[in-house]
Amino acid sequence: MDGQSEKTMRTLPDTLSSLKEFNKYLIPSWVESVSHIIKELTPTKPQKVMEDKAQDIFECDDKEPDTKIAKIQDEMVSLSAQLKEITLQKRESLNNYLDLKGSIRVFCRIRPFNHEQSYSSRTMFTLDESNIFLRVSETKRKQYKFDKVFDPSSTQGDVFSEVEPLIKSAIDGYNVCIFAYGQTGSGKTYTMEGKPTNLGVIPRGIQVLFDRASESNNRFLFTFSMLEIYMGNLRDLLVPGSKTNGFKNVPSLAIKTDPDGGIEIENLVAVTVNNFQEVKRLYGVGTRLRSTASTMANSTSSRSHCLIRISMTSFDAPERKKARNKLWMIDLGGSERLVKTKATGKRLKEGKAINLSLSALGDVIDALQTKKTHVPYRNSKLTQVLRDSLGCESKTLMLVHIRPNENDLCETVCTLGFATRVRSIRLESEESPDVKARKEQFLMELGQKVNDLEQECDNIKRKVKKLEDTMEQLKGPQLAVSTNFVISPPSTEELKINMSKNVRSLKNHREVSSGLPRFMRPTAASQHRIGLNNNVPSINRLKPPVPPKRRPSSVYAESIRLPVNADTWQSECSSECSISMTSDINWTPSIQDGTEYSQDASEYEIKQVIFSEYEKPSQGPVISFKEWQLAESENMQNKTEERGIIDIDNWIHQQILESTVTCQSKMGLNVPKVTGDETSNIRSPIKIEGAKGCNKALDEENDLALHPPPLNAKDIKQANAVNHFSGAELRSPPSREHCSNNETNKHTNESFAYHGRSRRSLQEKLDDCMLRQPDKEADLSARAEIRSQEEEHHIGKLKKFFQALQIAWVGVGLGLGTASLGLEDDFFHSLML
Ligand SMILES: Nc1ncnc2c1ncn2[C@@H]1O[C@H](COP(=O)(O)OP(=O)(O)OP(=O)(O)O)[C@@H](O)[C@H]1O
Repeated sequence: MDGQSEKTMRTLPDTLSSLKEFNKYLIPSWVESVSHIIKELTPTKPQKVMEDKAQDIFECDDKEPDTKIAKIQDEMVSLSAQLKEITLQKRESLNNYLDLKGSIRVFCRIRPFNHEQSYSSRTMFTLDESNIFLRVSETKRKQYKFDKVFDPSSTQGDVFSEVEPLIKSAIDGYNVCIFAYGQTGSGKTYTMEGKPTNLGVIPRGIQVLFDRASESNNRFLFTFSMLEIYMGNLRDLLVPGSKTNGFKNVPSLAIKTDPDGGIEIENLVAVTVNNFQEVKRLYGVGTRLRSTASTMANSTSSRSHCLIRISMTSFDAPERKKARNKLWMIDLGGSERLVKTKATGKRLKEGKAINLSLSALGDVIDALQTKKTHVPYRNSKLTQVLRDSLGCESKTLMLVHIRPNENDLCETVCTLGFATRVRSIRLESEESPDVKARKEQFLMELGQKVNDLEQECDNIKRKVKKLEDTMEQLKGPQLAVSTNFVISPPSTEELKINMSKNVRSLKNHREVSSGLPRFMRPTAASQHRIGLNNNVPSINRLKPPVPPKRRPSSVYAESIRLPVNADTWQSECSSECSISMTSDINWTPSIQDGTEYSQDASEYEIKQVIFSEYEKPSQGPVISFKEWQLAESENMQNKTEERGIIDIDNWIHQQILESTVTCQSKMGLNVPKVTGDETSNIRSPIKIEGAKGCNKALDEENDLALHPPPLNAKDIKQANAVNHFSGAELRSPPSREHCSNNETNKHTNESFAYHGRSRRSLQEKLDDCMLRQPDKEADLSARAEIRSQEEEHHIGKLKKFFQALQIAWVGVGLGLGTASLGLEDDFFHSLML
């Protein structure tokens, strides 16, 4: 270290101390950086002393809590920016990781052995992490490759740890489908639903969804739906009463494609859920209504495909973005060889329907994997429903289940064949070992990166939490609310408040406008334009009203009292649980509580009612969803009001303009016309000049003043050219045929001068103009009268003067004659001259 550096180092603590004065302008991250720099430098003083100095800057002398709070807030803002950045990186890395692994992945789970299972059954398989070697004969083993193989001892936790990235991916905005596939009794329902003590993928996934949503910077709105596809029909499992009459009168739900190409299931109930408990209750209801029956293979065999849909709407407040996606968790019906099950009648039909749709699903996934131009979605209801969630940007996971039983060898071979097909081993086998090795390496690196970033996120969250606590201590609990980093999804209450607020604001607007004179009230058309009738869903305004498809009235206005499966997710309910449509979960078909209950309108329509107001992007950073929602609704309210006012304003402005021009025209006409040969074809040059003069006067904020008529031929010609613009034309740009460029510009400027003028100023001018017009006329005539009177007066005076003079002369002559009778005649003659 040279002398200069040493000197700098020696004085560093003092320099830092001198910075104390700027204490209130410094943020903790700066102090941290300085401490870090000191650590990095070789200390000439004990390092601890210098670090303490740096920390002192932040801590000592800072007695004002406001200053501290401001610093904490700054720090929190910077941390939240960091968190956002890292979250984005993490999301990107996770998606790269999943993409590299494949957008369609296949896992295999082998059900545990029963105690009665033979040794032969137990030695049917040999496994490793991603391969199953199946003994198909005494001497032959067949290899099946998977993304992951779970041996019979694997736990629900093991399975879920591999599924979890996909759930996270759903939170990141991807459509995700998780299927459980396998023969009857192979453990599909066990994997998906689990047992009360051993929860499966669905409950764990939902828990993770809520957890991740609460940690996210975005706000989420979740809706839950549950349906089954039974013998090719779609049935809503959240509509009670349908099973009691054997689904006889319940029509199959229709599948519709919305304008964006998304799939909508008409009349499907979608309940807004805010927490795990709500989902659990609904799942319990749905499970009770699911079609199950006792078969030879399984006493509670699922006779249908059970689909759980979580629709997610995420609101990115700072980015002003809203995104929707779906997470499907599907417990497929058991594939079965009908010959073996010896099913007859209804069971046979059910089995056939299940097998057909499973085969169609296999075809679709195979077509997607092999990137075929035609994907046969239309071949089954299952693939039609999942059309927008399979392929493209979606992620699919197939959890294949097998039963390790020698008797089930044929089924196992079929199942593994299906898995091979959907996994597209063919594509993978084309990769060279070198490529495979590099891919593995890259995957490892990406996995590590995701973990590191996750760690970093956790650290930042901890810091934020600490700062929040400090803040709470400093300022009390109310501040913690304003800087709340703990995010919760919007409650139905919040939605209610917002909806009612919007409705109220529109109502107020109507009340205000009804107080206006009739001619100032917006017409029905303008009400529609400015959004006063926005309470009508936009979709209804676009489409002609369609008579709603109604379910039997027994479907609603009904209180359900259902025995809830005690096994369902550690149900804290007793064996019986009452779910009233108006109690626990508000099932009322109302838009205000966010429940999407599609009795009178399609699911899409109701969503439009709920979300259409939030869809409009607007500017400005708003941190929390609550604030954003309020800002949005206020924004909307303001917009509506503003638009209303602008409309009325425009109307008034227009009226004033027209009145002003009419007034000026009148003024022009009142001025005497110019006569003469050259002006014979001019209708009223003075009128134009008057109008121009009036415009000019308006522009210059002067009084209206009449300008003298054009004095020479040039002026008159010019006036003639300008005269082509009538009052009406002054309000719209003149056509080229009517005027030269210069005149057009001039005219346009004048016209703009009018339109740019404020309403008040125009109103004043109009009033002025209106008031002055009669005064001027009176003034002119009065002046003429006075002038003539004055002239008469002068003439009279002169006359009198001459008369007086004459009289004087006569008087003088008479006097002089009388006084000097002796004077000569010549003398008198000279005087007379
Ligand atoms: N991994 C496992 N660990 C413990 N028990 C299991 C496991 N897998 C399945 N079982 C048990 O096997 C039985 C049948 O499983 P399950 O009902 O999940 O089969 P399934 O494939 O859903 O059948 P189906 O298609 O007929 O509905 C259940 O009693 C379940 O508890």
